[in-house]
Amino acid sequence: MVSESGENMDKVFFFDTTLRDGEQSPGATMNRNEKIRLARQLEILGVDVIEAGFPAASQGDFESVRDIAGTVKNCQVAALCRALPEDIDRAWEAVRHNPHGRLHTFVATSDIHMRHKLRKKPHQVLEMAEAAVRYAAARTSNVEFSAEDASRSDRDFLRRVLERAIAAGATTVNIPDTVGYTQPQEFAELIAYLLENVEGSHKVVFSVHCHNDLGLGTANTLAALKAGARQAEVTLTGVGERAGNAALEEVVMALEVRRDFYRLASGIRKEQLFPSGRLLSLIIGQPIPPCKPIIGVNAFAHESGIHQDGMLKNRQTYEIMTPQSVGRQDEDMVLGKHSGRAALVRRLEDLGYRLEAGQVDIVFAAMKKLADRKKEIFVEDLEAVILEEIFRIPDKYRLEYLSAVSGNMAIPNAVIKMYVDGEERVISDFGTGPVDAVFNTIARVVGRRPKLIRYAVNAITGGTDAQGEVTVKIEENGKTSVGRASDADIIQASAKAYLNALNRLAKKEEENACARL
Ligand SMILES: CC(=O)SCCNC(=O)CCNC(=O)[C@H](O)C(C)(C)COP(=O)(O)OP(=O)(O)OC[C@H]1O[C@@H](n2cnc3c(N)ncnc32)[C@H](O)[C@@H]1OP(=O)(O)O
Ligand SMILES: CC(C)C(=O)C(=O)O
Repeated sequence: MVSESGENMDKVFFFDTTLRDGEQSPGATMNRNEKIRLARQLEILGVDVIEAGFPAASQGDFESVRDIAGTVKNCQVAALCRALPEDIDRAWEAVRHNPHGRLHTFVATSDIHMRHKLRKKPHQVLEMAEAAVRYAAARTSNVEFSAEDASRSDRDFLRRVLERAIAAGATTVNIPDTVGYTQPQEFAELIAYLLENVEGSHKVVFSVHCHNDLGLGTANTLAALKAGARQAEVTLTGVGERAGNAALEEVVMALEVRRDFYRLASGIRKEQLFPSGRLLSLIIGQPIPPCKPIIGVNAFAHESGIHQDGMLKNRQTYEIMTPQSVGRQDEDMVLGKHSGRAALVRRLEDLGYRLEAGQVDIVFAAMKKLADRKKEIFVEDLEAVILEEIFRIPDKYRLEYLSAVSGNMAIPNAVIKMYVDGEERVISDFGTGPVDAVFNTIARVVGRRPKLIRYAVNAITGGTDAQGEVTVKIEENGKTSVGRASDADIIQASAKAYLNALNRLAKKEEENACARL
């Protein structure tokens, strides 16, 4: 592949599993519309493969994968399935309408997984792997096989499993560090060993999938790429099962900034990294930690005098990449009361949002309304508006009106008018403070009693007229849900975030009920 700098380099394929492994992260559940929205952004970002889900897991997962496979045209859509014919059939049914649908089947190869989880002998696992790949390859030539827990597997056994998978028709073989156990040098040696010793290794793409349990997901992925792997399985912001996966933006920028060392190219549009990470954060309601590389608010901030002095003299003293190269805009005021539609559309495009005309109208109206309450509108305000107005899931519970009273001479209380499945309800209740009163009232209206696990307020931007962004995590019957919302009034933002969490919970219940039918 010819890199952006005109050099001939090997290409690394980026396989994004935010919608599958990322969704396995507690609190990162997305509904179908949100997944489609994120898949479109991943397409714009330029990933090679989107792993859209695990269709055999539920009807909801199946439908999301099917709809993404039907929507996305410029990258491959993969579906994960166990080494079982019924799982493979379900996965194929979901991805076969994508021009490059991929079946991704897996089975564990470590002693501990085979003995205790699968309760199978190694020779049975060898047969399962081969049979599954053969079954998948009868449906498509785009088959990936993963040896789950590969990094804790016996090397020679792993080699034999991969050979059987390749002989049966796998075109990509993936070596996961499923529990984030391996160390960079050790993992590089494993990849080099497999590339050298697996018969047929030259016919397939070697892939890696690294978890972050010891904080080494990115380091192990890079070590494996240096050793010859050519597909990186990653997620936006590193979201994923337990401590997460290797972060897409970190691997991409390490390859870019240290091109001299890796000599590898990718098709990723780096200026889409920041908008992509922020979109995920908005959708799943999980704020990006300030120190997160590439996308955290502090990633390009220079606080101390010596650093600032160096930066003023030459930015390269403390900056190994520019914020603009990863799609960060300067955080000056973006829009105001007198801005027009053209400026809004331009700004939305800069941020990576491609909205339809009707959606632009909605955002424009909401922006004008906000501008009446708030002097300056920043990127974060605009994104909050987009989240509220465009990406919100269809609401079972919808707020119409809210009034809350508090102070040292009054018992805090709230009056709320809401719609529940379209039916109007008005109720009032008390609490220990205005937010508690609002949550108690909403809980009475909807007839539920979820436990509040987390409540956090952040000012989206500075100033006393800043929008408050509220994150709420609730739990009911062992199921958790996260809601996020913003408003210039934090009591309103709290109510909207609580309702967003309740709506997500209701959506999950609906999807589970469909899956049981
Ligand atoms: C490392 C990873 O991230 S793997 C992907 C993880 N993702 C998921 O698990 C998706 C969500 N999962 C689910 O919805 C459910 O677990 C389902 C629908 C897949 C299966 O549900 P159930 O049939 O109720 O099985 P359950 O989850 O209890 O147990 C898993 C079964 O699959 C078997 N299994 C696990 N991996 C594999 C595999 N790769 N190939 C074949 N069988 C497997 C287990 O041995 C166990 O079998 P057993 O019931 O005979 O002991
Ligand atoms: C199924 C595989 C790729 C996986 O997610 C893992 O091993 O972590």
